[in-house]
Amino acid sequence: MSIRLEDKQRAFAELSSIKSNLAARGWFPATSGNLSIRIGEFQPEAFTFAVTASGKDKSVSTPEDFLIVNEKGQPTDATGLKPSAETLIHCEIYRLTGAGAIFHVHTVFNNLISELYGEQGTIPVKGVELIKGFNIWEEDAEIQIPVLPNYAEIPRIAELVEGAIVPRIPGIVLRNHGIYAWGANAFEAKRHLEAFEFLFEYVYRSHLLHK
Ligand SMILES: CSC[C@@H](O)[C@@H](O)C(=O)COP(=O)(O)O
Ligand SMILES: [Zn+2]
Repeated sequence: MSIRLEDKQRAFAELSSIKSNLAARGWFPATSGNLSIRIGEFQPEAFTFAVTASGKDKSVSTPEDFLIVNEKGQPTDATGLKPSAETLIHCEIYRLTGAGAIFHVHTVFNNLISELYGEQGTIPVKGVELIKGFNIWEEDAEIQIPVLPNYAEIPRIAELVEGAIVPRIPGIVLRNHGIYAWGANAFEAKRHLEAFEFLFEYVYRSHLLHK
């Protein structure tokens, strides 16, 4: 599948703008985090996306921040850049959901809450307005956000993604690691990410309050 130059440039520009925005909140400490936006047509067995290069300081912008990979996470063009070490997780989320963008960040709140509920495997959230950020509109809604173990080998995590995805919850948490949030496009993925982070902080503080 060949990618039009203008589509690639648009995806890179959009990733760059979101990267700066999330970096300003301190959501990429110590080079952590990765972002991707899908480009062009989607078939579960054939798709392409722009992804952050591995190990970069995500709080600065350079001409070497992003590259294009295929559904196996392999670069589509000759490049010296290495795709994110966690590209396989993006591949699996795209394959299963057909999403348009996936954003991954490490924050203190998503780490703390993942540890609190890691053993039980889901983070319960009930009756908080920002659940509507996921397009869930029922009153006093209750959701369960999936938590996966943080294995050292990314393929081992990737193979658990299919069993963990819950249709109406656009995210997965890795225990003591961070969140992957996705959406139909970058706007939606960012809204979902912000809603998750708000809810994690809420649940964590609420836990302390009621101790
Ligand atoms: C430097 S800690 C973070 C990494 O181990 C990893 O979890 C991460 O999110 C960033 O990896 P990257 O390969 O830069 O996409
Ligand atoms: Zn990570």
